[in-house]
Amino acid sequence: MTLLSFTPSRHLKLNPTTTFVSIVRRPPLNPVPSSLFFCPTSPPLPLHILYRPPRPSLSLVSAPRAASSAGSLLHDAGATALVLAGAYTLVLCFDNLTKRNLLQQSLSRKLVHISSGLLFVLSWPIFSTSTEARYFASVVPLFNGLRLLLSGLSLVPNEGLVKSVTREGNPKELLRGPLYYVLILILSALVFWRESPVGVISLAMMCGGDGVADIMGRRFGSIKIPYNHRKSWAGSISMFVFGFLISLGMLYYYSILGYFNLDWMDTVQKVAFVSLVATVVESLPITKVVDDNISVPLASMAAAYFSFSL
Ligand SMILES: C/C(=C\COP(=O)(O)O)CCC[C@H](C)CCC[C@H](C)CCCC(C)C
Ligand SMILES: Nc1ccn([C@@H]2O[C@H](COP(=O)(O)OP(=O)(O)O)[C@@H](O)[C@H]2O)c(=O)n1
Repeated sequence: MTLLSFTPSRHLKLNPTTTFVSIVRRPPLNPVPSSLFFCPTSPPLPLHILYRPPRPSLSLVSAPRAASSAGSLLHDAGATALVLAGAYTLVLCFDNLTKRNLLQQSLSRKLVHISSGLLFVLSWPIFSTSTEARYFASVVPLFNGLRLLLSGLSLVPNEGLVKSVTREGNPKELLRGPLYYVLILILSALVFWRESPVGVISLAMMCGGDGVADIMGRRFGSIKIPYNHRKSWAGSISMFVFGFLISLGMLYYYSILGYFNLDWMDTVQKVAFVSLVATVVESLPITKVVDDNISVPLASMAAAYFSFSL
């Protein structure tokens, strides 16, 4: 079965179960191949590969390979510990700032909303190139999701988490927006990882775009949107602009690290399209039915998957 995976393919390989196949032309000096890159010197590939390399059975693994896989496991375990510590420290810092009344609770929540997901995506390159790396990275949002669950159900009280991540200080709030948020982080890491622009762009929209929309909308949002008086033009324009710019910044970051080799003229147009879709979805009066932290990233994933598959 071919999983939906944008697994890098070092060379053209035919996997009996591969549905689509394309010639993956690796640019020189690209340390990490990607199945979704467009060499600037040639037209974008019309097709892309849904490819999962066959896993060698244990008996086929040679000693050097076993040693390198043990090294990757150690590498990823260390990276996971580091990013977990980063997440804990981030929430602790905002908790202290809120406790000392240096930061309003609503602003603290939004800054955690903006920074934690974006920092999580920025941390992905510190994990190894093994196929298991994405699972190690997903441990971080999974662990934080468990923290939110235990604290939200008041099984393990965590005043610092409640103060820095809720609007009114009600632990039950953790079970909605924040929990959906970390679930989307897990989904993006597992399905798209650092091999496809789709996950990176979707998280930039959810964390950067939606987060800034709230801050700008609360402050400058006097002119409301006709079909949703809870949202404003200032908030939505901020959502579009910051979602667009943060997405491009993230794609540039991954490009200079060699993960993507994008046709930037094409990419700017595609990211603008995704940002428009995310902005429209975020502006809709559907929050009572589906939380922004679900509707915005899922709509962004659909729009990005569609536009980057063309
Ligand atoms: C406040 C949050 C969501 C609420 O959004 P909204 O309802 O206001 O729209 C975000 C909650 C974040 C969570 C507590 C911590 C997540 C940490 C992350 C998985 C890893 C960060 C690692 C990095 C290196 C700091
Ligand atoms: N497009 C937007 C988004 C938010 N906002 C402002 O930000 C507040 C919170 O937005 P939200 O309901 O999306 O907040 P979260 O669900 O993202 O925490 C809204 O009540 C508005 O005051 C806005 O004016 N325009």
